[in-house]
Amino acid sequence: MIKAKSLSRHYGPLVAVDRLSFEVEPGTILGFLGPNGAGKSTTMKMLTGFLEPSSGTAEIFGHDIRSDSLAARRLLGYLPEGAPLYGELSVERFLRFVGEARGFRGDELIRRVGSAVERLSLGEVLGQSIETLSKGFKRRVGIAQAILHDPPALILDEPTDGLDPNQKHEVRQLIRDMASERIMIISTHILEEVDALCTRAMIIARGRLLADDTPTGLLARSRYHNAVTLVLDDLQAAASSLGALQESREVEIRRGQLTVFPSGEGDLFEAVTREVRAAGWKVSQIQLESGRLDEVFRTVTGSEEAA
Ligand SMILES: Nc1ncnc2c1ncn2[C@@H]1O[C@H](COP(=O)(O)OP(=O)(O)OP(=O)(O)O)[C@@H](O)[C@H]1O
Repeated sequence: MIKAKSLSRHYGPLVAVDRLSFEVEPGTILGFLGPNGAGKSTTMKMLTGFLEPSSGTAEIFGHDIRSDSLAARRLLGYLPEGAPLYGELSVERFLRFVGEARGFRGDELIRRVGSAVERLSLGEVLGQSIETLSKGFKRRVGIAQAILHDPPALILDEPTDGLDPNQKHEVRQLIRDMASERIMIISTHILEEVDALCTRAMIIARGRLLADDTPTGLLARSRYHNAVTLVLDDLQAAASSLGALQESREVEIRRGQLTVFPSGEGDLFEAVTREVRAAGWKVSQIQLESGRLDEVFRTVTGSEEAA
């Protein structure tokens, strides 16, 4: 497992990462969420041995990143933010170079490169120089170099950033495929990514850990959790009669939608649909909400007490 123990990094007076402690087990896709400058990349650079912690440490499957750095790094694959690669090299040359740096030679090297190429569908661009590739292909090359040595833990810094929707979908599918039995840590500020991909999410801001939960657990913190949202013809009339239900705590009208929040008594959805039928309003949409991650994110990152 990966264990961060009070991991901190200062840049002069700035505390970029502030005593982060967490543990991650194999089989987890951990989403590292936070606003710009939260400390996500700094944390990933420390875990992967690219940056010395100012204090604290971490263990990668029992190997300390400070005292046993080489052994720790052997067990990790890392996709840095923006995937800086040697642009003038062809994809094949670059992957061979990385493979050699990882200590592979001869048939083993050919096998490793071949299998990463196949996994990331890089066959058609093997001879092309990296700088001439599309963003999506560059990212795939970045992931290929991270998995070349088949590490049990992968740390991917904003793997889908800047990709078009199709490429995002592809990279997410790749991450899912690689996740079983591995530890995957991905940083993102795309909330839908956490919902679509992650089994666990940590929200950090100003270097501090503010929430650590499953996506479902985070959604349950939303004030919209179990609320009922409707789009209907007579918003005001519906707001006042639905607001009077004992199953409702309050109502809100926003952007042409009416949301009814549960009081905790009875079944709100059933009560609302009963009322809709009785009143004969014309409803074009009705939805029982699981919660809104963007609202949880804003609440958590806006107030440090939210942890
Ligand atoms: N080399 C550096 N020197 C000084 N300050 C730095 C350096 N690297 C990062 N920082 C600062 O540390 C803080 C954390 O940065 P970091 O890149 O880890 O955040 P992040 O969560 O990855 O942000 P983003 O989502 O924008 O990539 C920021 O305030 C950043 O400006």
